[in-house]
Amino acid sequence: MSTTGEAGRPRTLAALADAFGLTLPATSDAAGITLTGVSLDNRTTADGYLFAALPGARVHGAAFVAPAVEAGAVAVLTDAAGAALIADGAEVARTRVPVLVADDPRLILGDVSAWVHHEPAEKVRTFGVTGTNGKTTTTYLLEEILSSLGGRTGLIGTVELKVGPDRTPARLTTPEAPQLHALLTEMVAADVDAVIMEVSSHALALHRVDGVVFDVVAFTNLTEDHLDFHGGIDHYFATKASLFTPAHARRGVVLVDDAWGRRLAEQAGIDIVTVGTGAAGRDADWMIVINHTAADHTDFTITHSSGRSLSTTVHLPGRFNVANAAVALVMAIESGTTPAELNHALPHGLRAVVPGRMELVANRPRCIVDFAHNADALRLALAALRPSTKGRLFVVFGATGERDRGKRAVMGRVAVEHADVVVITDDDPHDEEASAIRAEVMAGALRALPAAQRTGRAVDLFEVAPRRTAIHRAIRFAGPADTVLIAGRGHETLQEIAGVEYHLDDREEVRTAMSERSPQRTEEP
Ligand SMILES: CC(=O)N[C@H]1[C@@H](OP(=O)(O)OP(=O)(O)OC[C@H]2O[C@@H](n3ccc(=O)[nH]c3=O)[C@H](O)[C@@H]2O)O[C@H](CO)[C@@H](O)[C@@H]1O[C@H](C)C(=O)N[C@@H](C)C(=O)N[C@H](CCC(=O)O)C(=O)O
Ligand SMILES: Nc1ncnc2c1ncn2[C@@H]1O[C@H](COP(=O)(O)OP(=O)(O)OP(=O)(O)O)[C@@H](O)[C@H]1O
Repeated sequence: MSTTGEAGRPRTLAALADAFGLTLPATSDAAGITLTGVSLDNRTTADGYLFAALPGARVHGAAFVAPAVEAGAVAVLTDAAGAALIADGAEVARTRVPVLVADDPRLILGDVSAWVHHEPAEKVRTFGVTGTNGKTTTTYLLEEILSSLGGRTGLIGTVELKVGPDRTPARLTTPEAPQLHALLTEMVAADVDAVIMEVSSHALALHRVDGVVFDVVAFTNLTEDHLDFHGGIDHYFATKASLFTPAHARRGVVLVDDAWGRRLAEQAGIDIVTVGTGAAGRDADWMIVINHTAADHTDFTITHSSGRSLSTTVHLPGRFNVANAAVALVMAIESGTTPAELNHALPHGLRAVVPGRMELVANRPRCIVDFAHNADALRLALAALRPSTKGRLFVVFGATGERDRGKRAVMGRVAVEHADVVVITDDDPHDEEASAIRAEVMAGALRALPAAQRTGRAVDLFEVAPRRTAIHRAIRFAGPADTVLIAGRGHETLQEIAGVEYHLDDREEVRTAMSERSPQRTEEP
């Protein structure tokens, strides 16, 4: 990846050491070395790169210095432990490239990457969205808004990386800093003028977005998720909140529909505007009022405390998508657009299709594929579909292996509380025994069953594996007036079982099952 851009000269290693207070090894002829990029993985290292050898959960990156040098690395940035490993082991690498040592290289990696690439984030408008749920959807809606205003947009998130018309599937929600700054450089070169990205809490904790000061950031909500990584909800919240500080952002938009949003609004370290629905909207800067809800769209108005307002439509089911749309609209307004301009640019409202997010894949029965993979998202997705479901509401879902065990039983309970036919199946078991995960989800479902029955609701509960079979059976069993929600995997196309990845695309399975479905036949899953 070229890094010179219009800013001109490549950065030298000597200047890097000077800028970041690092010591160049006296013996190396480092002064003449120029840098073309940065990488923290030998598999993404190219000619002229600085290889950041970081300590990891599984292995120290210093173990990969030799292959990184083979791939073209001209210098290494590491910590003391990494330097010791390099001195002990990779003799070839040690003698061929200079090694710079920092106390905690991850803490400077974002700024180093930005510096090597001539601060690309300063050359575009940057928008960042954080929150447990709604990041992907909000970024797609904001992308639609900014492009309809004439902007040339770039998108970085869970589903894909988009630079103009070019799309690449994403590996992480938020890329590591070296890749992020390289991508921003590519976007600047492609004349992108607005970059919209998802900022995960992992990214904030791991300093992946360091070196970017976003023009506008937004917070959607916080619910229990990723607690295995964060250790507890307070740490999870504090990590999200760190985006709302001058080191990361200039202005913020905070959805105050939950208590975490209200807490963030009180403690944000930057200028923010708040957005709220119903009672939460009365004290907010922008109040959301829903005017009309249909199966596939909602008409709503956002009104500022000054009286300015905007009425539009979001063509995605679910009230939470109104909140996502409102956040995206207010982010655009915070970046200098007016409600009148937005009205003019969006004559038919917001029509973005978000891959695997409340995506309508078939009708009769209506089949929706959604990424809901925690209890709260599952509850909201089912609640969103209930009013427009004339028949029974089915849900096919599982829980991921190796993380957040606590949410499994809660997802089982939520499914029983909100659906009429519950089909528990596999998600991504990873290296865990799939049947054991299903059993934990089932235990939560079974515990909730008596309460559902006491209210007179008949809930059919099934365990079906593998996932493909579960989707096919649910669709065969459903009647034309029923709705089948296939939750948890959204746009994903690979399922990992015991270390092996298999192709599995829920949307594809729905289409196949629909084509095989006999209109008269219904049978039990
Ligand atoms: C917890 C976490 O985020 N871990 C990330 C971290 O792993 P690690 O430091 O433990 O890496 P490691 O495997 O021990 O390797 C150590 C070092 O050696 C390097 N290496 C390793 C192997 C090799 O062959 N060559 C090589 O150079 C690695 O790049 C790394 O720098 O650094 C790796 C290198 O960038 C990441 O790939 C890895 O993300 C893993 C894949 C991951 O799954 N992260 C998820 C949890 C994540 O970040 N998710 C959030 C979204 C969450 C959500 O909202 O759903 C995201 O933003 O994507
Ligand atoms: N504002 C919201 N509040 C609650 N749930 C939401 C909201 N927006 C979307 N959801 C639900 O969460 C699921 C994931 O949505 P989306 O992909 O937009 O969020 P995300 O934050 O990007 O998630 P992830 O980080 O896991 O990729 C959706 O499929 C939907 O079920």
